[in-house]
Amino acid sequence: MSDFFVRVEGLTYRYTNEEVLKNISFSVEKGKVLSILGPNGSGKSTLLKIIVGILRDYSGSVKILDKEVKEYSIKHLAMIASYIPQEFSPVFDLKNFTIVSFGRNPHLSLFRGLNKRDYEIIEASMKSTEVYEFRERRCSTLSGGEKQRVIIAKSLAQEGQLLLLDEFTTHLDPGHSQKLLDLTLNLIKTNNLTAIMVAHDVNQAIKVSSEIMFLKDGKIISKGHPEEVITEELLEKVYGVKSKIIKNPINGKPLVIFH
Ligand SMILES: Nc1ncnc2c1ncn2[C@@H]1O[C@H](COP(=O)(O)OP(=O)(O)OP(=O)(O)O)[C@@H](O)[C@H]1O
Repeated sequence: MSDFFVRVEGLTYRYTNEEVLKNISFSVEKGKVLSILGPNGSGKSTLLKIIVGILRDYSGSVKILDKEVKEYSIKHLAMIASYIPQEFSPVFDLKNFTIVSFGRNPHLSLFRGLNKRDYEIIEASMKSTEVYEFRERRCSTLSGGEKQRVIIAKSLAQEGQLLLLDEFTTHLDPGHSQKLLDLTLNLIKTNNLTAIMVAHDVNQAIKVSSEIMFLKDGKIISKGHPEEVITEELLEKVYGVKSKIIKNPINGKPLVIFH
């Protein structure tokens, strides 16, 4: 078995006639955090949806743990990968405990409902994301940031080893965004998870990522360690705007200031 958790080779995807992803190849090692950046419409969310098995009519190869995504059952894939969307709005206004308990569904069967261990996992997930106090409340009564923490608790209860995060802090204020990001990174480290994050905040991506990958018009423009790939030329090529890169006085990493 290879050291790669996710391996994409020659991936092409089209919703209609036009190709949204054009023959892209990359891989993510176990325990690493890859951030995917790029302009609106460059194919970032589409890529995540393919990796998590929502879009299966792709051509090329997308493997998780050396097995083609298309060949996994939805249930088996859900045991491995947790998808956290930009915004979480459940169809029914359920209690938060119930929502988090759905994370255990891939592990249940017709003959096995929630057992003591499942309840322990749900409780621990809610405690580590600091939403246990909201367990009896309905989801609609929570703030945006609290809701996102509930969906992360559900993902943790799922016990997947791969987190796929789609701009999951976009709607949060800087305080909540920072706190949720720190919490998620801590969980990734503690549980040795692998993560792929779609992001727009370049500086946040520099701070949290093992690697950054830039997509534009469905193609990979650059991929590598943040310090290596982030240049003023590259940012202008990707986003069409000028920037200045200075040294971040807090962590010594590159800090991008857009003109
Ligand atoms: N269901 C769909 N049917 C047809 N076209 C779609 C569909 N979903 C996305 N697209 C198109 O595919 C392209 C890539 O969309 P995608 O959502 O992957 O981009 P993105 O990089 O995540 O964008 P953003 O930064 O705006 O979230 C866009 O041109 C979009 O209009």
